[in-house]
Amino acid sequence: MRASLLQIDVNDSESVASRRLRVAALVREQAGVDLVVLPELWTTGAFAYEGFEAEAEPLEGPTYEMMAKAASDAGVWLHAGSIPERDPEGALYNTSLVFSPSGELAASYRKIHRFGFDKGEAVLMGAGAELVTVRLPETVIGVATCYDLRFPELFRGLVDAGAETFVLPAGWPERRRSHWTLLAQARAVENQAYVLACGTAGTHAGVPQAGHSIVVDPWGEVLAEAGAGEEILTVEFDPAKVATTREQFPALKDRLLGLDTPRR
Ligand SMILES: O=C(O)CCC(=O)C(=O)O
Repeated sequence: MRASLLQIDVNDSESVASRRLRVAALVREQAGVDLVVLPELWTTGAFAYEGFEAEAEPLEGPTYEMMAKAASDAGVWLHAGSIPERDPEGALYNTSLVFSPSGELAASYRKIHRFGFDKGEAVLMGAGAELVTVRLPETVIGVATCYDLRFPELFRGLVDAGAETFVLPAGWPERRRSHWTLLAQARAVENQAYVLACGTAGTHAGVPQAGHSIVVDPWGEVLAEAGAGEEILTVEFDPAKVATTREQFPALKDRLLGLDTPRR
């Protein structure tokens, strides 16, 4: 299976409309791979909080339209990263969109863990409540977004729902890059699953981004890692390695169920 992670430079000098066009063209150029992945909130920037209100769109808004078309033009599965979604009641969510190669919406996922503690996304956006998996011909993907990477129980939930490959769009800041790499490898090792984590490059809203999109195999080996700038990271991986790793080193079978802490 071949996947391309598009590590987009998200900066304040490019308009959202131009970036949409530019990214759609980049997606089209990936014809021939199986899966294309975009970062979190690449229209506005994950830290451009004022932009959330200004650029919020309905689920089937301009980004949806353009990405559905780009996926079908390229004939690829497209995890189109996330958008600031405004629901019919006016609430905002950080919502990921996954399209099939015919341009149909295969799934949407509202980010469960919102970042910012008592400001930013955590106060401006609502929290998702549902785990999302999508069956591709080669693998079952489990979807998570950026800060979700810090919450291993979410990934265990996705494994229980059948996930073999985690796809994680992000807008991770440079100042915590060491956590990004460490946590991507940890989620892969503990769940014996692939991790495809696609971040942004550049600086927006004064926050330099980590870049360094990364693909980790079920043994924790880094198959590919981007640099700091805009980059297309294309990687070939064998989805069957999830099953062989889980068979040959069956640690997941030793889980003691029932130890989860109650939800607050
Ligand atoms: O957890 C982190 O360090 C970064 C998370 C983040 O930037 C986000 O979720 O948007």
